[in-house]
Amino acid sequence: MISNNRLLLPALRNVLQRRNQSVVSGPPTQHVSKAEKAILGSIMIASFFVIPVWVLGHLKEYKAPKWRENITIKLFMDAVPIDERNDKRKKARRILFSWVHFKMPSCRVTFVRHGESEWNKQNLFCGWYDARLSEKGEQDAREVSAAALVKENAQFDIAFTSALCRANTSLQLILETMNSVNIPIHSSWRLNERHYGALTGFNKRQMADEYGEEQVQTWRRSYDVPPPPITSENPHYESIRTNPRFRDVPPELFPDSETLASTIERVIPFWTSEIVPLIKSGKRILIVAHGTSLRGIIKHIEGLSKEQIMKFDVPNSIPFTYDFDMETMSVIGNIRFLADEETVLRAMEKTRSIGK
Ligand SMILES: O=C(O)[C@H](O)COP(=O)(O)O
Repeated sequence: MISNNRLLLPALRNVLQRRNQSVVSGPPTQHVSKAEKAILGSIMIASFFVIPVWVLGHLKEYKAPKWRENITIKLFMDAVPIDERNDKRKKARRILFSWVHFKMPSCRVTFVRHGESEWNKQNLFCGWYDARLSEKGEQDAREVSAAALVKENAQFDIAFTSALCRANTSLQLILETMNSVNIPIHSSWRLNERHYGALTGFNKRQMADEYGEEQVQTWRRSYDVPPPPITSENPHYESIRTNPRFRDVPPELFPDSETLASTIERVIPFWTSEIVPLIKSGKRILIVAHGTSLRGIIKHIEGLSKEQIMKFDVPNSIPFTYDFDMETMSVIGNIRFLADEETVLRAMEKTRSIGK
């Protein structure tokens, strides 16, 4: 036992000494100056923070490409009167809101304004007249609307459209191109274009030459100045009144002329009672409708003022989306057009202009 200890102890001491030697550092062989220490130290600290700070700073772009933010700002800068532009608080609240919602369960709704109609092509006031799509309108439904949705990998559970054939055909062509013809489709007159009253069938340019551009733009874009009501003297009165597609319109609600304000009065109850419950249940919805009914919905979703929505134009055929928090129905982020900024702005300008 004793002899064993004699043999083991020195060996053990040796091992411990060697181990200690490997962990205890010796005196520095190279001198590191204070400046070098400071520089290396700050590089080390910075490298800890650089990735998390970059991610936080670009959080919004994880949900949307940068141009989306830009285009929304541009659209609103165009739409918002100069004295309201300084309301930075609203914007800050919105950004904060989208950060808070980053991980919330959300549901996307996709909107498309129908493609060019035969009457758009001829630059005629159309409203409730049931104009068909032009060849270009049909082509754009496939090659602009559906193509953008396919590229986005969009899938839909249900679709809504108006009672007018230009929106119905656009939707049909989009779904055919996307191989999604089996989803349920609901058509409602409540999503119709605003009724253009006595202007129906008249050329927009000729009316501007006769009554002045200001008057025509007031009829087209004012919030609540109605065009004169249509009467039986208008050659299209009968075809509108007797269109079987409008059989569900209660007689007391059948309009003779509409403004954006009165269109909103029929669209928003439909949005709230028929569409919102489906968004809340997580259904992926496609809505193909018209310039004025979509502007009404955008005003409602965005909480825009009359002045703001009057300056906002919805381009034909380019899909756009909104994401909603499924519980609170508040919008997450901004409107997102599925096309590049230049194309969208050009198309908006075309919609706005009175034409030649
Ligand atoms: O009904 C129409 O004439 C158009 O669909 C919308 O025209 P607007 O851009 O002149 O309102």
